[in-house]
Amino acid sequence: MHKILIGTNNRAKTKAVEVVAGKFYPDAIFVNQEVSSQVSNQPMSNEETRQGAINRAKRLMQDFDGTFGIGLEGGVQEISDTMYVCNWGALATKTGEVFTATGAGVALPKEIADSLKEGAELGPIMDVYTNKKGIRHHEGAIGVFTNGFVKRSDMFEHIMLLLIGQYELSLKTQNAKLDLQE
Ligand SMILES: O=P(O)(O)OP(=O)(O)OP(=O)(O)OC[C@H]1O[C@@H](n2cnc3c(O)ncnc32)[C@H](O)[C@@H]1O
Ligand SMILES: [Mg+2]
Repeated sequence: MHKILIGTNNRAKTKAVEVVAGKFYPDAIFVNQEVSSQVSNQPMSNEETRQGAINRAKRLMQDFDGTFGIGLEGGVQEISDTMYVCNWGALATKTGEVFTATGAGVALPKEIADSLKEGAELGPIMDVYTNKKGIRHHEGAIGVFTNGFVKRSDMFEHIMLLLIGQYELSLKTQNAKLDLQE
């Protein structure tokens, strides 16, 4: 049986983990544990966002018991005067392995980029921009700026496939090595 630790209570992230992991491991149980990312509340680079995902996943495996821990982190990064959302995921195992993957990015309007540079967080900015509450739990900025075509949970689902794919491949490789030794 798989016990899968999720390092957040965010609903878009949780949905993505449950949908994808639930497909591969129908008997899985999911446990949400809010853990610190140990990076800024609003990561401003690919590096920082990736580190936040890794920190969450590792922290889960240090503090709790599970088959693996999933850290998902959202951030932004500026490339040639355009601010993009960036997203990372990490899967940490009991044995200390950490798999990482990045997700889709989409450009943000200049006024949002300016607010971010002034120190505001994307979550609250998006709520003001859309006049809705909790966008970060639902379609997210990526949904708002893609006409709803790719929602935040869809994007994290893709990251989850990338993570579980790498994890399953590593298990296969380990099993193949064991077979050779026998
Ligand atoms: O509870 P946690 O897991 O921390 O979930 P979160 O929504 O705060 O997500 P992150 O910490 O990973 O993201 C960092 C910040 O960027 C915001 N953010 C990132 N991607 C977003 C998106 O697609 N839509 C709205 N806000 C987003 C988010 O609300 C935070 O203010
Ligand atoms: Mg957060």
